[in-house]
Amino acid sequence: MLLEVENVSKSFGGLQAVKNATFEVPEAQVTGLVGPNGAGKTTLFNMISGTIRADAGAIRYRDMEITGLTPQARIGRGIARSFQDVRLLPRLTVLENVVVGVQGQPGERLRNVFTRPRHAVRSEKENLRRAAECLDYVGMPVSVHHELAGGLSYGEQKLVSIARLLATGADLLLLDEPTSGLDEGSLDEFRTVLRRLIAEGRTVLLVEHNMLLVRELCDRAVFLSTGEVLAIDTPGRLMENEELRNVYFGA
Ligand SMILES: Nc1ncnc2c1ncn2[C@@H]1O[C@H](COP(=O)(O)OP(=O)(O)OP(=O)(O)O)[C@@H](O)[C@H]1O
Repeated sequence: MLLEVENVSKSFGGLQAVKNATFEVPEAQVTGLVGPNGAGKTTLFNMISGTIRADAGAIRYRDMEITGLTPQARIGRGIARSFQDVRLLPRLTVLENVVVGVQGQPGERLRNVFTRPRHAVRSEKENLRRAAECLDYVGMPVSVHHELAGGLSYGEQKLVSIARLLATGADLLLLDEPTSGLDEGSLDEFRTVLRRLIAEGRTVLLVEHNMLLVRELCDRAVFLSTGEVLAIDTPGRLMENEELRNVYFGA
């Protein structure tokens, strides 16, 4: 199993945001994480990527416990996440923003310290080449590589953030509402990129409110409500379940 979340809990003050959540993310599948607002989806994401610590429970990646690791160490092991708000560096160019992802790869910093300058230059070139490849993958034309990221449309910025994610070389991609705020055109582009990732056998954990997209893209989905896993099933079956529909739309 690529990722296992076992009895994970998290409270903020008196509010228990996640309660004993248990689920698995199988390799080369797309697993959805769905549920009404405030269900605890982002909190779970934060615990998997390491930006917040779980109060209890265990998170395992490739059979190794990662519960106490820093976010950087998790990226090093192959887990990368996107954020709901895009979080590009607006004053850096599009290409530079993606290079940041390449540089986050394991060993990168050590390599710069211990290798001779000539090697460092070569590695810088290699980083740029790889970043350009990732931008090409998400369909960003070369003509925008040297534009400031802050000048792009929201949809384009979201695509660049996916390129940055891919640049980390991660095996497990955690996508937090990647399509929120996108217009129809950008949504189509996004769908194409996601489909391509899926076809290549990447593993994705996807938080998404658009249930039609979840049904289209996810093999299975974990349904979360007020911090608890209520069901794990195919999106189709979850959507047919009247009780869950009431939880989702009644909330
Ligand atoms: N840092 C925090 N401090 C206090 N409460 C928090 C914090 N982060 C989240 N919460 C609360 O925990 C609960 C779960 O929030 P979370 O953002 O994980 O839900 P979500 O399922 O991602 O919601 P949405 O779909 O609206 O993004 C909510 O009640 C939220 O207000």
